[in-house]
Amino acid sequence: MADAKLIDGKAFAGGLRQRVGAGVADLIAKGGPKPGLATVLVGADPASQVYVRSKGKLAVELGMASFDHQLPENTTEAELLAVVAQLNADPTVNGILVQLPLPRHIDTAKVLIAIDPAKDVDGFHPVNVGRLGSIAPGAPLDFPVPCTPLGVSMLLQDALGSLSGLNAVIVGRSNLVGRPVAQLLLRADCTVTITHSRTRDLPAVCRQADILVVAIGKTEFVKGGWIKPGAAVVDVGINRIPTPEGKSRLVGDVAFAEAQKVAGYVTPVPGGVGPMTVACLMYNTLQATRRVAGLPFVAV
Ligand SMILES: Nc1nc(=O)c2c([nH]1)NC[C@@H]1CN(c3ccc(C(=O)N[C@@H](CCC(=O)O)C(=O)O)cc3)C=[N+]21
Repeated sequence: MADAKLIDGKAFAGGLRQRVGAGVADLIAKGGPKPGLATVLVGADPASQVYVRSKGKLAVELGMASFDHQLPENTTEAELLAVVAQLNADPTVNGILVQLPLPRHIDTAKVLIAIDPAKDVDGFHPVNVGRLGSIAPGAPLDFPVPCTPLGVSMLLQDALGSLSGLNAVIVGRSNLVGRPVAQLLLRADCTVTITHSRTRDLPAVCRQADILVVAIGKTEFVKGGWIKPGAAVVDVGINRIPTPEGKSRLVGDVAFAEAQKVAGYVTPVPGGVGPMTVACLMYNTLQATRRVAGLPFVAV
């Protein structure tokens, strides 16, 4: 069998970014507000700093305002909640992203529920989680949807067209990726199975999948023999592993070289889902701004 087609997330994200940029320009040209994205990072994790900085930089490139809040590791929960309240009240801020994970002394659920659902560009507020969890098949996504899952579903729809009736197996049940991916694929009329660490005979379940989405944070966990020939494999994992030369490189949750020999489509790491996450954050920020301006929902 021929090697799998690469799903080029970087290229698709480039196009999406461009469309979002055009949407921002159009909104401002019509007298609308300039979209504003606020990011909040607690602590000085170097990888998180890089991500937050790249989000702010991209926002500015697309014509948005960016507000970066860097708080020390020992910030109290009350102090963080005060920053969130201030951003909720600021009319120039349309999107709020609190970088996760938060330090252990802060209750993440308490912070996420404090974010104004209309500014919740991560889609993690319980109101938005509930909207996605009760969406009708094919109904418009006219509320904030988690960025990585939204990116996954966009890539699959672009590669496969209609997903109707396909067997989708998701490896991982996190609130950040696995569960919202399941909701989006159910909305797209897939037959969805969510698997996890207690699933019996996981390889056999995975072999039933026309669509296999892997998000468990374990380096090259899914092997080629777990993949149905011709399936579409989406690798959400981003694992930084050391190289023999003393540097590091990124690898996914799927054994990529093996997958390429069996799958019909596969996303690379890097250059697959990662760039879509950031592009979808910009998309959510534009949409949140259009909604406060009272403009109708149009998918970009
Ligand atoms: N509230 C919140 N929302 C998030 O969306 C969120 C978060 N917290 N915490 C951390 C994770 C991680 N995350 C990534 C975004 C982009 C890439 C990305 O662009 N990756 C590139 C590679 C980048 C590199 O080289 O390091 C790629 O896969 O091609 C990766 C990871 C968003 N996250």
